[in-house]
Amino acid sequence: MLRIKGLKKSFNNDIVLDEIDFELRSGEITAVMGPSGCGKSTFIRSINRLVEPDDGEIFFRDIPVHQLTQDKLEGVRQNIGFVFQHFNLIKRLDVKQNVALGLIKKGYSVAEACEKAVLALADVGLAEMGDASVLNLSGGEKQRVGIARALVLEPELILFDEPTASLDPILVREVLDVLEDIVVRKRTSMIIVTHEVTFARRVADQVYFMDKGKFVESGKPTTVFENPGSWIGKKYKKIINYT
Ligand SMILES: Nc1ncnc2c1ncn2[C@@H]1O[C@H](COP(=O)(O)OP(=O)(O)OP(=O)(O)O)[C@@H](O)[C@H]1O
Repeated sequence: MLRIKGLKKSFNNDIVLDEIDFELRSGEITAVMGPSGCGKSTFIRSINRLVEPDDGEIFFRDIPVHQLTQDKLEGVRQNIGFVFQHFNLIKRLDVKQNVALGLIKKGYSVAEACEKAVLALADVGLAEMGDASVLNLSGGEKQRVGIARALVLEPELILFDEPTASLDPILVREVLDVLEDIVVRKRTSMIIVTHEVTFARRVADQVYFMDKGKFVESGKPTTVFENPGSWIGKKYKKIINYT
């Protein structure tokens, strides 16, 4: 469903993505892992062009995303959900309105959108919180709203940019449990940038390790964590053995 070839991005002459190739099959959950600053966020943000790549091809369901004009790109983004590290909720809207907004933009009536929003909130365990102000939520709850906002559009692909990076360990657990439950129940295709080794090992179908703007190893979790070929895989194996 997603094919990326030769993806390149530099910031201030520093190469951040160095001719990256990547593939995702329908229904697959892929974790992207690697050291801080290696380019993971830039990679995932390039897929729906929140970051504009310098070069390369991105085909989503055979649509050449890299060539789309801005208005056509908006149409494709309706089908590719995005969950941000820092939630990106709209503070003046309540929880339900934050989730419903994408549907209203898509042409749903406010009543229909709010009805669907409540169902999506139930999916992340926040059915009772629709009328709450987002200002009063914990970080874990904010991220669960962020996930509901992506789910409500029923996208074919959801991109997660380090969804637990802003959270303390207890809230990390809360969000990962919700994510794992959604993976099991919905089987929506997902790419998840994460530092959570145990989660990736348990949930992902494929894992890609990135270093200095390149993927240096990829494969099934059982292979890349238990019999790694890259230095990154060997580090993660040590972490797994330690925990
Ligand atoms: N908009 C930008 N302008 C300039 N440099 C940037 C920009 N975005 C990212 N970078 C740089 O690109 C490099 C890769 O950043 P990126 O956020 O993609 O890494 P990452 O692997 O996601 O890191 P982390 O795990 O710490 O979030 C870093 O050196 C970062 O400073």
